Amino acid sequence: TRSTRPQRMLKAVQKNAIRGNPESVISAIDYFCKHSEWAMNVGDEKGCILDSVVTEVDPSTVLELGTYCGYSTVRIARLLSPGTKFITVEFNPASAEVARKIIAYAGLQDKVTLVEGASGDLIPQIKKLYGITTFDFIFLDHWKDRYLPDIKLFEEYGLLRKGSVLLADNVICPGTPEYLEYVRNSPRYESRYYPSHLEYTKVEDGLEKSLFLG
Ligand SMILES: O=C(NC/C=C/[C@H]1O[C@@H](Sc2ccncc2)[C@H](O)[C@@H]1O)c1cc([N+](=O)[O-])cc(O)c1O
Ligand SMILES: [Mg+2]
Repeated sequence: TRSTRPQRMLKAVQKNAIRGNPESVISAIDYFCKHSEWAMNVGDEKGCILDSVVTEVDPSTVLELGTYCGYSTVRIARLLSPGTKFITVEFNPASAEVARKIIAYAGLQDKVTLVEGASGDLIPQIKKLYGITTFDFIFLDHWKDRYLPDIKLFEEYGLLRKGSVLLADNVICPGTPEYLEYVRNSPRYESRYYPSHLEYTKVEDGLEKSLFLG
């Protein structure tokens, strides 16, 4: 049967990237998405903003929701200090399988724990299952209607500390209006919008960075 887009993306990584070289994996995926098939990775333009926020926070604990093929997982993991705990959550087993192979091809498999499941089911169990108290950095890039319920779960289960940083993709396109309204109006967050474009296009999109104030 016909291959899937994630499988074709993995093939492009195996063909064009250098094993153990995260930069070449990132470049190979961006090339594939620009010249072969668009895919919903955060991309190079928003990816640079993601890089700068991760570098600024220099987190000891990281959570990513929405692994997809592992592009942003590789972008984040390549910047982390040794010993950092990084959990990424993916719902679709086929995507998770491709992501594991792409993360391993980049040589970053020891830095990442990929968990298959839905964020709503996992967040309440994270402390128990992974011995995490709070997250220093959270990247939201999964189902857009899950951003708001999941940030409320972070609060409810005490997974944020004063200074935790949340970075949300696609706050303009496809858009996460309820989430934006919440973080921009809640006295418990200080939010800032980073204007950019939808990956590999000229369509307006951007990232919202929200600092938890405790
Ligand atoms: O829909 C988008 N992203 C949803 C991503 C969803 C990813 O996360 C899980 S869902 C999940 C994972 C974990 N927990 C619960 C659910 C899916 O299996 C997929 O791998 C999207 C769409 C566009 N676009 O232009 O249409 C652009 C983007 O940058 C996007 O991120
Ligand atoms: Mg996205």
